[in-house]
Amino acid sequence: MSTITLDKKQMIKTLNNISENGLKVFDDNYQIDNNSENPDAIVVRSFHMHDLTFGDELKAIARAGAGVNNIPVEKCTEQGIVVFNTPGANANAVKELVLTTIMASSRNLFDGVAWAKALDNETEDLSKLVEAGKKQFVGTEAKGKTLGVIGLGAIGALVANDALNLGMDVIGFDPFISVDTAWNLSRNVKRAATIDELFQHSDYITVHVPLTDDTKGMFNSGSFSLMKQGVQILNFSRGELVNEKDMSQALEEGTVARYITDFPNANVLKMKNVIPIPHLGASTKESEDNCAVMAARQIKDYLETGNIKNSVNFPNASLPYTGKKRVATFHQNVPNMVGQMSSAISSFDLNIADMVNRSRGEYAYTMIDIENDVNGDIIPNLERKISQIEGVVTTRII
Ligand SMILES: NC(=O)c1ccc[n+]([C@@H]2O[C@H](COP(=O)([O-])OP(=O)(O)OC[C@H]3O[C@@H](n4cnc5c(N)ncnc54)[C@H](O)[C@@H]3O)[C@@H](O)[C@H]2O)c1
Ligand SMILES: O=C(O)CC[C@@H](O)C(=O)O
Repeated sequence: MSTITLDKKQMIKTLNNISENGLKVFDDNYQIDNNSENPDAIVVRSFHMHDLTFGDELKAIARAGAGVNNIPVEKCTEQGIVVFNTPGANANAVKELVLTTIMASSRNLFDGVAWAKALDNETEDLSKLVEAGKKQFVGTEAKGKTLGVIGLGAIGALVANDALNLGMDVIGFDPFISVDTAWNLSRNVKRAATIDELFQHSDYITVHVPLTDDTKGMFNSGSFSLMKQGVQILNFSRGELVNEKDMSQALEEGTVARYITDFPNANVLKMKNVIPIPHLGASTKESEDNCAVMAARQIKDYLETGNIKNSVNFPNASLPYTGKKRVATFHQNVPNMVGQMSSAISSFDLNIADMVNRSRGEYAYTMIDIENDVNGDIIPNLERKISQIEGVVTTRII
Protein backbone atom coordinates (compact mmCIF):
# COMPACT_ATOMS: atom_id res chain seq x y z
CA MET A 1 0.00 0.00 0.00
CA SER A 2 1.40 3.38 -1.00
CA THR A 3 2.04 6.26 1.40
CA ILE A 4 0.52 9.12 -0.52
CA THR A 5 -0.53 12.58 0.59
CA LEU A 6 -3.86 13.52 -0.94
CA ASP A 7 -4.78 17.12 -1.88
CA LYS A 8 -7.94 16.94 0.19
CA LYS A 9 -8.96 14.83 3.20
CA GLN A 10 -11.28 12.04 2.12
CA MET A 11 -14.49 11.60 4.11
CA ILE A 12 -15.38 8.05 5.09
CA LYS A 13 -18.82 7.17 6.40
CA THR A 14 -19.68 3.86 8.05
CA LEU A 15 -23.24 2.56 8.04
CA ASN A 16 -22.74 -0.29 10.50
CA ASN A 17 -20.44 -1.21 13.29
CA ILE A 18 -17.06 -1.60 11.54
CA SER A 19 -14.07 -3.08 13.38
CA GLU A 20 -11.55 -0.57 14.76
CA ASN A 21 -8.73 -2.52 13.14
CA GLY A 22 -10.31 -1.84 9.77
CA LEU A 23 -10.87 1.84 10.45
CA LYS A 24 -7.22 2.18 11.52
CA VAL A 25 -6.25 1.51 7.89
CA PHE A 26 -7.50 5.03 7.10
CA ASP A 27 -4.53 7.30 7.88
CA ASP A 28 -4.16 11.11 8.02
CA ASN A 29 -5.56 11.50 4.52
CA TYR A 30 -8.95 10.42 5.84
CA GLN A 31 -11.63 11.49 8.26
CA ILE A 32 -14.30 9.14 9.54
CA ASP A 33 -17.50 11.15 9.74
CA ASN A 34 -20.68 9.16 10.14
CA ASN A 35 -22.81 12.31 9.84
CA SER A 36 -21.33 13.28 6.49
CA GLU A 37 -24.00 14.03 3.86
CA ASN A 38 -21.53 13.70 1.03
CA PRO A 39 -18.76 11.21 1.86
CA ASP A 40 -16.07 10.10 -0.59
CA ALA A 41 -16.56 6.46 0.42
CA ILE A 42 -18.87 4.32 2.54
CA VAL A 43 -18.04 1.15 4.48
CA VAL A 44 -21.10 -0.99 5.16
CA ARG A 45 -22.15 -4.41 6.42
CA SER A 46 -25.83 -5.33 6.23
CA PHE A 47 -27.38 -1.81 6.23
CA HIS A 48 -30.14 -1.64 3.59
CA MET A 49 -28.90 1.04 1.15
CA HIS A 50 -31.53 0.78 -1.58
CA ASP A 51 -33.47 3.87 -0.44
CA LEU A 52 -30.43 6.15 -0.05
CA THR A 53 -29.55 9.00 -2.38
CA PHE A 54 -25.84 9.29 -3.05
CA GLY A 55 -23.94 12.58 -2.95
CA ASP A 56 -21.81 13.67 -5.90
CA GLU A 57 -18.54 13.07 -4.00
CA LEU A 58 -19.27 9.38 -3.43
CA LYS A 59 -16.72 7.31 -5.32
CA ALA A 60 -16.74 3.94 -3.57
CA ILE A 61 -18.80 1.65 -1.35
CA ALA A 62 -17.16 -1.33 0.33
CA ARG A 63 -19.23 -4.14 1.77
CA ALA A 64 -17.28 -5.60 4.68
CA GLY A 65 -18.63 -9.04 3.89
CA ALA A 66 -19.75 -11.16 0.96
CA GLY A 67 -23.40 -10.49 0.05
CA VAL A 68 -24.15 -7.22 -1.76
CA ASN A 69 -27.92 -7.55 -2.04
CA ASN A 70 -28.30 -4.66 0.45
CA ILE A 71 -26.55 -2.30 -2.02
CA PRO A 72 -28.19 -0.90 -5.19
CA VAL A 73 -25.33 -2.13 -7.36
CA GLU A 74 -26.92 -1.22 -10.70
CA LYS A 75 -27.63 2.35 -9.58
CA CYS A 76 -24.02 2.62 -8.36
CA THR A 77 -22.70 1.47 -11.73
CA GLU A 78 -24.81 4.05 -13.56
CA GLN A 79 -23.47 6.76 -11.23
CA GLY A 80 -19.84 5.59 -11.56
CA ILE A 81 -19.57 4.42 -7.94
CA VAL A 82 -17.37 1.36 -7.51
CA VAL A 83 -18.76 -1.33 -5.18
CA PHE A 84 -16.36 -3.73 -3.45
CA ASN A 85 -16.91 -6.78 -1.29
CA THR A 86 -14.42 -8.88 0.67
CA PRO A 87 -14.46 -12.38 -0.81
CA GLY A 88 -13.61 -15.15 1.63
CA ALA A 89 -12.84 -12.79 4.54
CA ASN A 90 -15.63 -14.19 6.72
CA ALA A 91 -15.80 -17.70 5.25
CA ASN A 92 -14.12 -19.47 8.16
CA ALA A 93 -16.51 -17.89 10.68
CA VAL A 94 -19.55 -19.06 8.71
CA LYS A 95 -18.07 -22.53 8.19
CA GLU A 96 -17.51 -22.98 11.94
CA LEU A 97 -21.09 -21.98 12.73
CA VAL A 98 -22.53 -24.27 10.04
CA LEU A 99 -20.64 -27.30 11.37
CA THR A 100 -21.50 -26.34 14.96
CA THR A 101 -25.20 -26.17 14.19
CA ILE A 102 -25.24 -29.42 12.19
CA MET A 103 -24.07 -31.21 15.31
CA ALA A 104 -25.93 -29.11 17.86
CA SER A 105 -29.20 -29.52 16.02
CA SER A 106 -28.76 -33.28 15.51
CA ARG A 107 -28.10 -33.71 19.23
CA ASN A 108 -31.14 -31.57 20.16
CA LEU A 109 -28.72 -29.40 22.06
CA PHE A 110 -30.69 -26.17 21.79
CA ASP A 111 -33.86 -27.76 23.21
CA GLY A 112 -31.94 -29.78 25.80
CA VAL A 113 -30.11 -26.74 27.14
CA ALA A 114 -33.31 -24.69 27.25
CA TRP A 115 -35.03 -27.52 29.15
CA ALA A 116 -32.18 -27.81 31.67
CA LYS A 117 -32.10 -24.06 32.26
CA ALA A 118 -35.83 -24.07 33.01
CA LEU A 119 -35.52 -26.74 35.71
CA ASP A 120 -36.30 -25.62 39.21
CA ASN A 121 -32.90 -25.44 40.85
CA GLU A 122 -34.51 -25.69 44.28
CA THR A 123 -35.82 -29.17 43.47
CA GLU A 124 -34.31 -31.91 45.55
CA ASP A 125 -32.52 -34.55 43.54
CA LEU A 126 -32.21 -32.50 40.41
CA SER A 127 -29.86 -35.10 38.99
CA LYS A 128 -32.66 -37.69 39.00
CA LEU A 129 -34.83 -35.26 37.04
CA VAL A 130 -32.02 -34.72 34.56
CA GLU A 131 -31.47 -38.43 34.03
CA ALA A 132 -35.20 -39.05 33.60
CA GLY A 133 -35.69 -36.13 31.26
CA LYS A 134 -32.76 -36.64 28.95
CA LYS A 135 -34.44 -39.36 26.91
CA GLN A 136 -36.56 -36.75 25.15
CA PHE A 137 -33.37 -35.27 23.64
CA VAL A 138 -31.76 -38.40 22.18
CA GLY A 139 -30.18 -37.31 18.91
CA THR A 140 -28.42 -38.68 15.88
CA GLU A 141 -24.79 -38.45 14.81
CA ALA A 142 -23.54 -36.57 11.78
CA LYS A 143 -21.05 -39.31 10.95
CA GLY A 144 -22.21 -41.44 8.04
CA LYS A 145 -24.96 -39.03 7.00
CA THR A 146 -24.99 -37.20 3.67
CA LEU A 147 -24.51 -33.44 3.59
CA GLY A 148 -25.54 -31.62 0.42
CA VAL A 149 -23.69 -28.34 -0.14
CA ILE A 150 -25.25 -25.94 -2.64
CA GLY A 151 -22.70 -23.33 -3.78
CA LEU A 152 -19.05 -24.30 -3.53
CA GLY A 153 -17.52 -20.85 -3.19
CA ALA A 154 -15.48 -19.51 -0.27
CA ILE A 155 -17.84 -20.85 2.42
CA GLY A 156 -19.32 -23.91 0.71
CA ALA A 157 -15.90 -25.36 -0.14
CA LEU A 158 -14.66 -25.02 3.46
CA VAL A 159 -17.85 -26.61 4.80
CA ALA A 160 -17.64 -29.48 2.30
CA ASN A 161 -13.99 -30.29 3.08
CA ASP A 162 -14.39 -30.15 6.85
CA ALA A 163 -17.64 -32.14 6.88
CA LEU A 164 -15.67 -35.00 5.29
CA ASN A 165 -13.39 -34.90 8.32
CA LEU A 166 -16.45 -35.39 10.54
CA GLY A 167 -17.11 -38.64 8.71
CA MET A 168 -19.98 -37.27 6.62
CA ASP A 169 -20.53 -38.12 2.96
CA VAL A 170 -20.57 -34.86 1.05
CA ILE A 171 -22.28 -34.09 -2.23
CA GLY A 172 -21.88 -30.64 -3.82
CA PHE A 173 -23.63 -28.64 -6.51
CA ASP A 174 -22.25 -25.51 -8.16
CA PRO A 175 -22.59 -25.03 -11.90
CA PHE A 176 -20.35 -21.93 -11.79
CA ILE A 177 -17.57 -23.22 -9.54
CA SER A 178 -14.33 -21.22 -9.91
CA VAL A 179 -11.10 -22.90 -10.91
CA ASP A 180 -9.46 -21.83 -7.63
CA THR A 181 -12.20 -23.43 -5.55
CA ALA A 182 -12.19 -26.58 -7.63
CA TRP A 183 -8.46 -26.94 -6.86
CA ASN A 184 -9.09 -26.57 -3.13
CA LEU A 185 -12.01 -28.97 -2.96
CA SER A 186 -11.35 -32.51 -1.73
CA ARG A 187 -11.76 -35.13 -4.44
CA ASN A 188 -13.97 -36.98 -1.95
CA VAL A 189 -16.70 -34.38 -2.37
CA LYS A 190 -19.10 -36.00 -4.83
CA ARG A 191 -20.42 -33.86 -7.61
CA ALA A 192 -24.19 -33.67 -8.12
CA ALA A 193 -25.01 -33.30 -11.82
CA THR A 194 -28.21 -31.45 -10.96
CA ILE A 195 -29.57 -29.72 -7.90
CA ASP A 196 -32.42 -32.27 -7.87
CA GLU A 197 -29.88 -35.06 -7.39
CA LEU A 198 -28.51 -33.23 -4.34
CA PHE A 199 -32.04 -32.71 -2.97
CA GLN A 200 -32.80 -36.43 -3.37
CA HIS A 201 -29.73 -37.80 -1.60
CA SER A 202 -29.05 -35.44 1.31
CA ASP A 203 -29.83 -35.88 5.01
CA TYR A 204 -28.67 -32.30 5.62
CA ILE A 205 -28.63 -29.49 3.06
CA THR A 206 -26.61 -26.31 3.53
CA VAL A 207 -26.83 -23.45 1.04
CA HIS A 208 -24.01 -20.98 0.26
CA VAL A 209 -25.06 -19.00 -2.81
CA PRO A 210 -25.67 -15.27 -3.31
CA LEU A 211 -29.26 -13.99 -3.41
CA THR A 212 -30.07 -13.29 -7.07
CA ASP A 213 -33.15 -13.49 -9.28
CA ASP A 214 -32.08 -17.07 -10.08
CA THR A 215 -31.57 -18.27 -6.52
CA LYS A 216 -34.52 -16.49 -4.85
CA GLY A 217 -37.05 -19.05 -3.58
CA MET A 218 -34.89 -22.04 -4.63
CA PHE A 219 -36.26 -23.90 -1.60
CA ASN A 220 -39.94 -24.38 -2.40
CA SER A 221 -42.66 -27.04 -2.48
CA GLY A 222 -41.12 -28.50 -5.66
CA SER A 223 -37.69 -28.96 -4.11
CA PHE A 224 -39.14 -30.19 -0.78
CA SER A 225 -41.08 -32.87 -2.66
CA LEU A 226 -37.76 -34.34 -3.88
CA MET A 227 -36.06 -34.40 -0.47
CA LYS A 228 -35.72 -37.26 2.00
CA GLN A 229 -38.34 -37.26 4.74
CA GLY A 230 -36.81 -35.56 7.80
CA VAL A 231 -34.08 -33.61 6.00
CA GLN A 232 -32.46 -30.76 7.96
CA ILE A 233 -31.89 -27.51 6.08
CA LEU A 234 -29.31 -24.87 7.02
CA ASN A 235 -29.57 -21.40 5.54
CA PHE A 236 -26.67 -19.11 6.33
CA SER A 237 -26.95 -17.31 2.98
CA ARG A 238 -30.11 -15.18 2.77
CA GLY A 239 -33.69 -15.63 4.00
CA GLU A 240 -35.18 -14.95 0.56
CA LEU A 241 -33.68 -18.18 -0.84
CA VAL A 242 -36.54 -19.95 0.92
CA ASN A 243 -40.23 -19.74 0.08
CA GLU A 244 -41.52 -19.22 3.62
CA LYS A 245 -45.04 -20.51 3.04
CA ASP A 246 -43.72 -23.74 1.54
CA MET A 247 -41.10 -24.14 4.27
CA SER A 248 -43.72 -23.68 6.96
CA GLN A 249 -45.84 -26.43 5.41
CA ALA A 250 -42.84 -28.78 4.95
CA LEU A 251 -41.99 -28.33 8.64
CA GLU A 252 -45.59 -28.97 9.70
CA GLU A 253 -45.69 -32.16 7.62
CA GLY A 254 -42.25 -33.31 8.79
CA THR A 255 -40.73 -33.41 5.30
CA VAL A 256 -38.23 -30.95 6.74
CA ALA A 257 -37.34 -31.93 10.31
CA ARG A 258 -35.43 -28.73 11.11
CA TYR A 259 -34.89 -25.37 9.49
CA ILE A 260 -31.79 -23.65 10.80
CA THR A 261 -31.66 -20.08 9.58
CA ASP A 262 -29.45 -17.08 10.20
CA PHE A 263 -32.32 -14.82 9.03
CA PRO A 264 -35.23 -14.83 11.47
CA ASN A 265 -38.30 -12.70 10.77
CA ALA A 266 -41.88 -12.67 12.05
CA ASN A 267 -42.96 -15.56 9.75
CA VAL A 268 -39.89 -17.66 10.46
CA LEU A 269 -40.29 -17.33 14.23
CA LYS A 270 -43.80 -18.82 14.00
CA MET A 271 -42.54 -21.96 12.21
CA LYS A 272 -42.42 -25.34 13.90
CA ASN A 273 -38.95 -26.84 14.40
CA VAL A 274 -37.11 -23.73 13.34
CA ILE A 275 -33.76 -22.80 14.86
CA PRO A 276 -33.49 -19.04 14.45
CA ILE A 277 -30.01 -17.56 14.75
CA PRO A 278 -29.68 -13.76 14.87
CA HIS A 279 -27.43 -13.37 11.79
CA LEU A 280 -24.33 -14.54 13.64
CA GLY A 281 -22.62 -16.28 10.69
CA ALA A 282 -19.84 -13.70 10.33
CA SER A 283 -19.92 -12.40 13.91
CA THR A 284 -16.47 -13.25 15.18
CA LYS A 285 -13.72 -10.84 16.11
CA GLU A 286 -11.45 -12.42 13.49
CA SER A 287 -13.99 -12.22 10.69
CA GLU A 288 -15.04 -8.65 11.51
CA ASP A 289 -11.37 -7.61 11.47
CA ASN A 290 -10.62 -9.46 8.22
CA CYS A 291 -13.61 -7.99 6.42
CA ALA A 292 -13.08 -4.43 7.67
CA VAL A 293 -9.34 -4.41 6.93
CA MET A 294 -9.87 -5.78 3.43
CA ALA A 295 -12.72 -3.32 2.74
CA ALA A 296 -10.71 -0.33 4.00
CA ARG A 297 -7.58 -1.30 2.01
CA GLN A 298 -9.58 -1.67 -1.18
CA ILE A 299 -11.20 1.76 -0.73
CA LYS A 300 -7.87 3.38 0.13
CA ASP A 301 -6.13 1.85 -2.86
CA TYR A 302 -8.91 2.99 -5.17
CA LEU A 303 -9.05 6.55 -3.84
CA GLU A 304 -5.26 6.94 -3.87
CA THR A 305 -4.25 5.08 -7.04
CA GLY A 306 -7.42 4.21 -8.95
CA ASN A 307 -6.52 0.51 -8.74
CA ILE A 308 -9.50 -1.82 -8.33
CA LYS A 309 -9.56 -5.22 -6.65
CA ASN A 310 -12.63 -7.25 -5.68
CA SER A 311 -15.23 -5.02 -7.25
CA VAL A 312 -18.66 -6.49 -7.97
CA ASN A 313 -19.58 -3.90 -10.60
CA PHE A 314 -16.38 -2.37 -12.10
CA PRO A 315 -13.72 -4.42 -13.87
CA ASN A 316 -10.72 -5.20 -11.69
CA ALA A 317 -7.72 -3.21 -12.95
CA SER A 318 -4.26 -2.53 -11.65
CA LEU A 319 -1.30 -0.43 -12.78
CA PRO A 320 1.80 0.07 -10.60
CA TYR A 321 1.49 3.54 -9.08
CA THR A 322 4.55 5.67 -9.82
CA GLY A 323 3.39 9.00 -8.39
CA LYS A 324 2.88 10.46 -11.88
CA LYS A 325 -0.52 12.00 -12.58
CA ARG A 326 -3.07 9.34 -13.50
CA VAL A 327 -6.35 9.79 -15.38
CA ALA A 328 -8.83 7.16 -14.15
CA THR A 329 -12.03 6.99 -16.16
CA PHE A 330 -15.12 4.79 -15.94
CA HIS A 331 -16.94 4.76 -19.25
CA GLN A 332 -19.19 2.86 -21.60
CA ASN A 333 -17.62 -0.12 -23.31
CA VAL A 334 -17.88 1.30 -26.87
CA PRO A 335 -15.27 1.78 -29.63
CA ASN A 336 -12.82 4.69 -29.67
CA MET A 337 -13.08 5.70 -25.99
CA VAL A 338 -9.33 5.19 -25.41
CA GLY A 339 -8.58 7.06 -28.67
CA GLN A 340 -10.69 10.05 -27.60
CA MET A 341 -9.08 10.13 -24.12
CA SER A 342 -5.59 9.94 -25.64
CA SER A 343 -6.43 12.83 -27.99
CA ALA A 344 -7.71 14.90 -25.06
CA ILE A 345 -4.46 14.27 -23.19
CA SER A 346 -2.25 15.10 -26.19
CA SER A 347 -4.23 18.31 -26.80
CA PHE A 348 -2.55 19.60 -23.59
CA ASP A 349 0.89 18.57 -24.96
CA LEU A 350 1.03 15.68 -22.53
CA ASN A 351 2.52 12.29 -23.27
CA ILE A 352 1.22 8.89 -22.09
CA ALA A 353 3.63 6.75 -20.00
CA ASP A 354 1.46 3.70 -19.37
CA MET A 355 -2.15 2.63 -19.48
CA VAL A 356 -4.61 -0.15 -18.72
CA ASN A 357 -8.08 -0.69 -20.09
CA ARG A 358 -10.44 -3.36 -18.76
CA SER A 359 -14.05 -4.01 -19.65
CA ARG A 360 -16.95 -5.66 -17.84
CA GLY A 361 -20.17 -6.00 -19.78
CA GLU A 362 -21.46 -2.64 -20.93
CA TYR A 363 -18.79 -0.66 -19.06
CA ALA A 364 -15.02 -0.33 -19.04
CA TYR A 365 -12.37 1.33 -16.88
CA THR A 366 -9.23 3.00 -18.19
CA MET A 367 -6.24 4.33 -16.27
CA ILE A 368 -3.71 6.43 -18.19
CA ASP A 369 -0.45 7.56 -16.58
CA ILE A 370 0.98 10.83 -17.85
CA GLU A 371 4.71 11.05 -18.40
CA ASN A 372 5.15 14.83 -18.00
CA ASP A 373 4.89 16.83 -14.81
CA VAL A 374 1.39 18.24 -14.98
CA ASN A 375 0.94 21.85 -13.98
CA GLY A 376 -1.94 22.46 -11.56
CA ASP A 377 -4.01 24.60 -14.00
CA ILE A 378 -4.18 21.84 -16.55
CA ILE A 379 -5.79 19.32 -14.19
CA PRO A 380 -9.33 20.79 -13.99
CA ASN A 381 -9.30 21.58 -17.72
CA LEU A 382 -8.17 18.08 -18.67
CA GLU A 383 -10.70 16.58 -16.26
CA ARG A 384 -13.46 18.67 -17.84
CA LYS A 385 -12.42 17.76 -21.37
CA ILE A 386 -12.42 14.03 -20.62
CA SER A 387 -15.70 14.13 -18.74
CA GLN A 388 -17.30 15.78 -21.80
CA ILE A 389 -16.48 12.78 -24.03
CA GLU A 390 -19.73 10.98 -24.81
CA GLY A 391 -19.86 7.70 -22.90
CA VAL A 392 -17.71 8.82 -19.96
CA VAL A 393 -19.49 8.19 -16.65
CA THR A 394 -16.84 9.55 -14.24
CA THR A 395 -13.23 10.63 -14.46
CA ARG A 396 -10.64 11.54 -11.82
CA ILE A 397 -7.11 12.82 -12.07
CA ILE A 398 -5.13 11.37 -9.22
N1 LIG B 1 -24.69 -15.47 7.47
C1 LIG B 1 -23.67 -14.66 7.28
O1 LIG B 1 -23.26 -13.92 8.14
C2 LIG B 1 -22.99 -14.68 5.94
C3 LIG B 1 -21.62 -14.44 5.85
C4 LIG B 1 -21.01 -14.51 4.60
C5 LIG B 1 -21.77 -14.77 3.47
N2 LIG B 1 -23.11 -14.95 3.59
C6 LIG B 1 -23.93 -15.26 2.40
O2 LIG B 1 -23.38 -16.43 1.81
C7 LIG B 1 -23.25 -16.23 0.40
C8 LIG B 1 -22.08 -17.04 -0.10
O3 LIG B 1 -20.87 -16.51 0.43
P1 LIG B 1 -19.45 -16.96 -0.14
O4 LIG B 1 -18.44 -16.13 0.55
O5 LIG B 1 -19.31 -18.44 -0.13
O6 LIG B 1 -19.60 -16.46 -1.65
P2 LIG B 1 -18.83 -16.96 -2.94
O7 LIG B 1 -19.09 -15.95 -3.99
O8 LIG B 1 -17.41 -17.29 -2.62
O9 LIG B 1 -19.56 -18.33 -3.34
C9 LIG B 1 -20.84 -18.40 -3.89
C10 LIG B 1 -20.88 -19.63 -4.77
O10 LIG B 1 -22.23 -19.84 -5.18
C11 LIG B 1 -22.18 -20.36 -6.49
N3 LIG B 1 -23.49 -20.21 -7.11
C12 LIG B 1 -24.06 -19.09 -7.62
N4 LIG B 1 -25.30 -19.38 -8.08
C13 LIG B 1 -25.50 -20.71 -7.83
C14 LIG B 1 -26.59 -21.59 -8.08
N5 LIG B 1 -27.71 -21.18 -8.66
N6 LIG B 1 -26.46 -22.88 -7.69
C15 LIG B 1 -25.32 -23.33 -7.11
N7 LIG B 1 -24.24 -22.55 -6.87
C16 LIG B 1 -24.36 -21.24 -7.22
C17 LIG B 1 -21.07 -19.55 -7.16
O11 LIG B 1 -20.59 -20.22 -8.30
C18 LIG B 1 -20.05 -19.50 -6.04
O12 LIG B 1 -19.11 -20.55 -6.15
C19 LIG B 1 -23.10 -14.72 0.25
O13 LIG B 1 -23.54 -14.27 -1.02
C20 LIG B 1 -23.95 -14.16 1.37
O14 LIG B 1 -25.26 -13.95 0.93
C21 LIG B 1 -23.73 -14.92 4.79
O1 LIG C 1 -21.77 -8.29 8.47
C1 LIG C 1 -22.28 -9.30 8.93
O2 LIG C 1 -22.31 -9.57 10.13
C2 LIG C 1 -22.91 -10.33 8.01
C3 LIG C 1 -22.20 -10.50 6.71
C4 LIG C 1 -22.82 -11.50 5.78
O3 LIG C 1 -24.19 -11.49 5.72
C5 LIG C 1 -22.19 -11.41 4.42
O4 LIG C 1 -22.89 -11.48 3.42
O5 LIG C 1 -20.95 -11.34 4.37
